[in-house]
Amino acid sequence: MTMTTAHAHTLDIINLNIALPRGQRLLRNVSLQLEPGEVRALVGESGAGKSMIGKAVLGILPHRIKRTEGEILLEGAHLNAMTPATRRSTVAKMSALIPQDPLTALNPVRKIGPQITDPLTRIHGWSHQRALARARELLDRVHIRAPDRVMHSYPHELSGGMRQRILIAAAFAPSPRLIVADEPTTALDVTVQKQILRLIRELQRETGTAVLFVTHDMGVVAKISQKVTVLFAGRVIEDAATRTVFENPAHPYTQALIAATPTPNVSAEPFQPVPAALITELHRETLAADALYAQRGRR
Ligand SMILES: Nc1ncnc2c1ncn2[C@@H]1O[C@H](COP(=O)(O)OP(=O)(O)OP(=O)(O)O)[C@@H](O)[C@H]1O
Repeated sequence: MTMTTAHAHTLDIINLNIALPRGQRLLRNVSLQLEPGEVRALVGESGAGKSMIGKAVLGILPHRIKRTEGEILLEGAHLNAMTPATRRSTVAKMSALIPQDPLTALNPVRKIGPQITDPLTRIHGWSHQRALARARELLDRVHIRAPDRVMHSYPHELSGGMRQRILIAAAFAPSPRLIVADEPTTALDVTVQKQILRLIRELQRETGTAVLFVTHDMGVVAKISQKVTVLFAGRVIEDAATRTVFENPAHPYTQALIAATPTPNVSAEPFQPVPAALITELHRETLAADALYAQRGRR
């Protein structure tokens, strides 16, 4: 694995394995790339390992869950070769997270303003004045009226949709190379979900930031991404251009996920749940892959 800084991907995950202390694998040989300015959706049912990939990239894996094999490169730099402190500051400078739950992501006892400007001054070394101007600019861009008043508010004084728009503003403010959006619309009601999705798409296009977009919703995949990685039980089932995946899905599981997705404005057949026999077969394959992996002593 050589370092390819000249034509580095924004994100390069190579054969990543993540496991619990007793060896139970949560991610199985996951590889994926993200090019500059690209949106890649990570899709799969609950527990497939979508969030775990985002957390591994950002270096925020839950306690006890460890990378057992594989590499993560940000713009060609091997994160796993860095000291923890260098890794933390590299990741903080180059990437940002738009989390699932905007309420828990914001500190309830701090005003909004410093929660946006602090990372800009602390991590990116901006002057307070520059950070404040950027916060105002971004709040305005995410359609927050009266940004100054909002910056003096506490999170509980704002609606869920507003809080998520604030987190989007905060994520894009330092112009990161990579944003991990972890189910950013799941906690919101349907009309707000659409606005938030549109906003992320617009800002992503304007800034050219690459986005790893975690979702369980194939409808969202179709709207936001150019590439898609389909996961099942921590394994990559399919990796292709989003258009190809919808027009010509290669794997029966991807076909089943698409069939299980309600399509607005199309009065097609009723949605089909993913067939139980297919799930059973995939679990069987997963167990077989784990047995082989254990036998090879992680190769
Ligand atoms: N803190 C934890 N300790 C032990 N196992 C965990 C922990 N967090 C997640 N897992 C397990 O890791 C696997 C992947 O979880 P992950 O949260 O990445 O799934 P996901 O695809 O994002 O699902 P969801 O859509 O429900 O968030 C699951 O089997 C889950 O049970």
